Amino acid sequence: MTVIEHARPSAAVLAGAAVLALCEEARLSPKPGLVDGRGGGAHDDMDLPLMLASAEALRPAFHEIAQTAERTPAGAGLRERLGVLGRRGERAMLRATGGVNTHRGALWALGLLVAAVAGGAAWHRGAWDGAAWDCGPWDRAIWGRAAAREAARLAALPDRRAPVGESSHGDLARSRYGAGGARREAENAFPHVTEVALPRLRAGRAAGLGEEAARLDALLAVMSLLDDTCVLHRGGPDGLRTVRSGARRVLAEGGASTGPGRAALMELDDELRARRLSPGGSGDLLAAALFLDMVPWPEPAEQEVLACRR
Ligand SMILES: CC(C)(COP(=O)(O)OP(=O)(O)OC[C@H]1O[C@@H](n2cnc3c(N)ncnc32)[C@H](O)[C@@H]1O)[C@@H](O)C(=O)NCCC(=O)NCCS
Ligand SMILES: Nc1ncnc2c1ncn2[C@@H]1O[C@H](COP(=O)(O)OP(=O)(O)OP(=O)(O)O)[C@@H](O)[C@H]1O
Repeated sequence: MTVIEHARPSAAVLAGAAVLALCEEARLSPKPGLVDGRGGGAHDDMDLPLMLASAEALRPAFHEIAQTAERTPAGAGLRERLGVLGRRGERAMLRATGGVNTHRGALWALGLLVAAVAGGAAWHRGAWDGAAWDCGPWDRAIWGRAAAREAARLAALPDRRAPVGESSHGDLARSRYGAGGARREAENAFPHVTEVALPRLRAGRAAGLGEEAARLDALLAVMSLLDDTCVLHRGGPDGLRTVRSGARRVLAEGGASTGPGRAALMELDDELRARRLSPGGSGDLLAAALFLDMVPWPEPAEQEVLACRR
């Protein structure tokens, strides 16, 4: 098998991209129910400065995650190290925010993706199991999917050092409503990132939308489909229906760049804030999409073309 390794970005570059993705997600406005420059959305204990401080506090965790993934073969040992670093990152976040959970889900998704991109497999085209895609140069969508598949393999490995007996909001939503939540999204290779948010973001840009509207439409596309345990925990299945149908309606009205779409978005924002429904999982996955969009993948012209495998 031919294996081609491309130059990988450094741990500092990857940590910088993860922090920037979190900051850009937080600054994006107006996001329905989420923290942005206008305020805390459905959260009465968060605002934009807190989100930005939290993102910065996670930089050392992302840096260590990338360095560890660079030098540790992908396997159970790496998964356990990532668990330790992820939990240490959560503690740093809580210290920076005075105990507020600003980025737990985002650290999980971005931590796994940073590890996948920093580790070798996503950059070894021939070693990756996507045989059907082995010929011709890869575009950014394929590189992103390769990284998400690698992150999924890490997420599916057992973490023998994970604390037992602690029950999260996600656990409650999973047992009560059968939702998969953040863990299943990762184990399924982040389909709402690679098949929903990124295609929508690129389609918006290609259609000439401004960057802000393209990102808002990508967020709404995720909100219209995701089983978000954040929403389920606070609003149950009825809350989840409200979030999904509201997001669908904004898109059906033309999306964030149109007058009717913007009016529907502001109505949805009012409703989510009034009912304290926070689509936090969708915010996390938009940040994950922005991160994959920032990775300096090799341009098609730089790629050596592999012989097709039959
Ligand atoms: C898997 C995690 C997110 C815990 O999940 P759980 O659902 O039990 O927790 P909790 O309810 O506190 O938070 C889940 C968060 O995920 C986000 N989320 C909710 N639903 C979804 C969804 N369908 N898809 C993606 N994200 C979602 C929301 O932001 C939510 O707040 C994670 O915190 C964890 O296990 N961390 C341990 C450290 C670790 O192993 N890290 C490795 C990589 S750094
Ligand atoms: N812009 C954003 N605004 C709010 N939350 C966001 C944003 N972006 C991502 N999130 C995600 O939403 C989650 C918010 O957490 P959640 O609402 O479950 O808080 P909690 O404190 O655990 O729950 P609760 O407030 O219901 O007690 C975070 O884990 C974070 O990753």
